[in-house]
Amino acid sequence: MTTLLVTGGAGYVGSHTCVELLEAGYELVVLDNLCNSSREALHRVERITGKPLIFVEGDIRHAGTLKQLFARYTIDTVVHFAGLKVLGESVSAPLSYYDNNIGGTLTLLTAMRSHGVKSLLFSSTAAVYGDPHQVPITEDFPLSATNPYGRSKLIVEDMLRDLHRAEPDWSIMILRYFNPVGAHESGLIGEDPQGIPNNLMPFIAQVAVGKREFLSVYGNDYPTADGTGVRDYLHVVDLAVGHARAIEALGNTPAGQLHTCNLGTGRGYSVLDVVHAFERVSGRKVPHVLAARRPGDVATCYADPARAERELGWKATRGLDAMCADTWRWQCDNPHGY
Ligand SMILES: NC(=O)c1ccc[n+]([C@@H]2O[C@H](COP(=O)([O-])OP(=O)(O)OC[C@H]3O[C@@H](n4cnc5c(N)ncnc54)[C@H](O)[C@@H]3O)[C@@H](O)[C@H]2O)c1
Ligand SMILES: O=c1ccn([C@@H]2O[C@H](COP(=O)(O)OP(=O)(O)O[C@H]3O[C@H](CO)[C@H](O)[C@H](O)[C@H]3O)[C@@H](O)[C@H]2O)c(=O)[nH]1
Repeated sequence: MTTLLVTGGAGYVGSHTCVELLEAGYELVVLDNLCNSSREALHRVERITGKPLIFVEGDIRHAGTLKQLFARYTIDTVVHFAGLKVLGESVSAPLSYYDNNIGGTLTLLTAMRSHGVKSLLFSSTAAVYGDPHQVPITEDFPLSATNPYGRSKLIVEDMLRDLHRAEPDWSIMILRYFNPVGAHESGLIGEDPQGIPNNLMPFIAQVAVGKREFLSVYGNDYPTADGTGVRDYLHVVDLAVGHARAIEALGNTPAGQLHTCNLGTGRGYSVLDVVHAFERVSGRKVPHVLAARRPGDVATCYADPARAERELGWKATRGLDAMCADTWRWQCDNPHGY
């Protein structure tokens, strides 16, 4: 039996990935400090799959917690989601981002090494491509960061590349996610933003349900077909399946490799495309007004996902309508979140 440690497993991407991993037959130990999630998400993961998981409430920055955890459970691979992810907040509170995302990962890697666990999946982001000079984006594009969040992910990526150079017996998968949206088809788990949503899809859902009056469209003068920003929206269940494939790929290749893969669909949609799809699928109006560009936003960002297909045997299968329909079901079934 293969046992995985899932850090941040109670969160949005983590909880959906736990469903896929339990269904694939892995034993899971989830470590989460619940700073941006709730224990209920994991109860629902167990309900969806009919399988139990082990939950440890704790922080990846606490060496003592990790020491106890690795002593108690025999971990084969670590799937590392834990971290802070709000781009704007990272500008006003950079030290928290460096502490959590970089410091936390460093403490985790140190604990892994002292317990002989050298197999890791890391949640990176398309934000490490900065403002891409062209699209679609392949993994060998130049890397840069335009805010502390992106920089924290880029620094961790650099840490992992340095570690792998120094200790080539580590097996590492760096997964660069594009824009995860949607929710589980069951309507039981989904994204549960605290306060005003920062991201487009949850904001649209709250407007459609009447919780917020209108959506502000950040800029319509970008060099795109309709002038609004274009992104590679990816169904969170497809993303979760990508993790299951990545773990299989790690197991099937000789130990001691570092892979970097984009996880995206390869297709870009504008803000207005998403608004119109959501209106069609939900049958609700999404009132929207034009607003100024959001500082730091790029015009267009979408993946070349060919490497993930080649190396992981993974391809996104769910389209924009499914992303909207599943978001809408989650919003209607859980008006107050968990
Ligand atoms: N959602 C996105 O748009 C997106 C895009 C690219 C990359 N990512 C990355 O994917 C990962 C998961 O993102 P998400 O959307 O599920 O975020 P999330 O906030 O829903 O999940 C992160 C989880 O980590 C936990 N956590 C945070 N700090 C911790 C710590 N120090 N110790 C233990 N647990 C801690 C939180 O409580 C939460 O459950 C993050 O690393 C994020 O940066 C997310
Ligand atoms: O209220 C809103 C929110 C967003 N947008 C627009 O919608 C698009 C998508 O914005 P999101 O905030 O949903 O997503 P981002 O592409 O800005 O950022 C996300 O994807 C990045 C990777 O590309 C990083 O991972 C980042 O952490 C994550 O939030 C952008 O054009 C944005 O300007 C609006 O018009 N109105």
